[in-house]
Amino acid sequence: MMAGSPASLSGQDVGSFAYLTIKDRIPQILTKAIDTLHRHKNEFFEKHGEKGTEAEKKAISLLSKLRNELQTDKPIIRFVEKFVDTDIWNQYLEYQQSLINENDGKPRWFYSPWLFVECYMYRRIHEAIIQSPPIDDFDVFKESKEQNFFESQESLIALCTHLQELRTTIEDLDENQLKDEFFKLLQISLWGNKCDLSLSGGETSSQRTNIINSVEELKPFILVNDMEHLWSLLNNCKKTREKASVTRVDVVLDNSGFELVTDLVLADFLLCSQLATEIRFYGKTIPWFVSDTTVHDFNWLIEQMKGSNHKWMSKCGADWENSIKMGRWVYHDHIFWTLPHEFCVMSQVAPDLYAELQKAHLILFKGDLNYRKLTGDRKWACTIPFRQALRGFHPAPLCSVRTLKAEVQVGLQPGQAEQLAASEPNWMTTGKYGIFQFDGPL
Ligand SMILES: O=P(O)(O)OC[C@@]1(O)O[C@H](CO)[C@@H](O)[C@@H]1O
Ligand SMILES: [Mn+2]
Repeated sequence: MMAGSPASLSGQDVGSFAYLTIKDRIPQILTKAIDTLHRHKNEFFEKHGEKGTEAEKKAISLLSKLRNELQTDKPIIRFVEKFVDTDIWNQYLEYQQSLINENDGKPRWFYSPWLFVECYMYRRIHEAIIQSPPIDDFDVFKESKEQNFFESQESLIALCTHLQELRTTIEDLDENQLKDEFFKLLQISLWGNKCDLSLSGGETSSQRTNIINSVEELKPFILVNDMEHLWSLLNNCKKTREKASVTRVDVVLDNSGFELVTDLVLADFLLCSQLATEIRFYGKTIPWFVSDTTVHDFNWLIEQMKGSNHKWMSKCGADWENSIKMGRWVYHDHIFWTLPHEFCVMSQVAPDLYAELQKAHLILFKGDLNYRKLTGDRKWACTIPFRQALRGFHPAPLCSVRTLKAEVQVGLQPGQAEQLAASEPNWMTTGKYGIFQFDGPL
């Protein structure tokens, strides 16, 4: 770690959002996961017979043990089940141990960095499942991700209709009109990030209002607005690009369901406006933070759209399946995104992924967890520059597109944080405020 990184957010700070997440929300998420397994008992029996019933019992006992360790602040234990990242995880546990002097004992839930213990919790859920064949491919969060999609139908139809109408007129738009449409879809993708099930402790958080009409009224809640940088970067690429050359935008995805559709609508627009020629999506290899997108969620959602009885939704689904088939959209899986590491060490821990990101002209990082990893989930002063908090992580021009759900925020104006805190003490954790925070080859 470079000198001068402040301390990590952790459960040591009683009453902090990190503390309340570890104390209240994470056990709630575990309890919902156990309940989900209970509710699938018959399905497991129908599918696998006695072995299915035994597996369900084993997974539940493993998750109950995990919940007990967490609630009694037991030491964090090593992973035992063979998986592609088991050794990297156990190395990281050793690293966390090395940070603690001997009289402070072992890494623990209410002592170690919040980012580490929260990621560890989701990876332990995965271990419990892979230790319980034949239900070792079960996604305990699948139901809530699907429910989010189904409950957001009205907004999704409005969004798909908006995109299809835009596509018919896009050739006639002048640069300023194109910029306005770009900014509108960027903001819809930003506010789509409010729909996040781990913040709500797994309670439903679907999009019920028509998000397009609320873009204007939500503008004052954007605390850092670097959308102009995104426009000038991509519009310049478009104007200076040779005929056959590529402009690639990478989207590091966050939540499935409604948020994912806002990201795919934005990606569709980037291609048909020719602001980009290729989009690369990064999802999660294992079920993660309840609502995060896996490849199964990605494919399921496109299938659902294709099969919709609403013509514009099914048109979007068909177009998006085609974009994948034509290689204009590429879905990329990498285990790094479900490791606990801050992004400033990616070039050492996952050099192949870092090299891949370096090929992008712009990387959009969706959501709060990505922001926490970009900044290391540390106690930075709100006014330090975003570039400083990145601590050398500059694979390509990048932008965080994030609603605030954790007590870390940098790059604000002097006095801005104090002003917000005066009117809303919880401004950092309600998901009500958002940012477009850019770091480029300045
Ligand atoms: O990355 P996302 O989906 O925007 O948010 C992730 C999150 O919901 O999980 C943690 C709370 O449990 C916080 O980091 C944040 O609120
Ligand atoms: Mn998420």
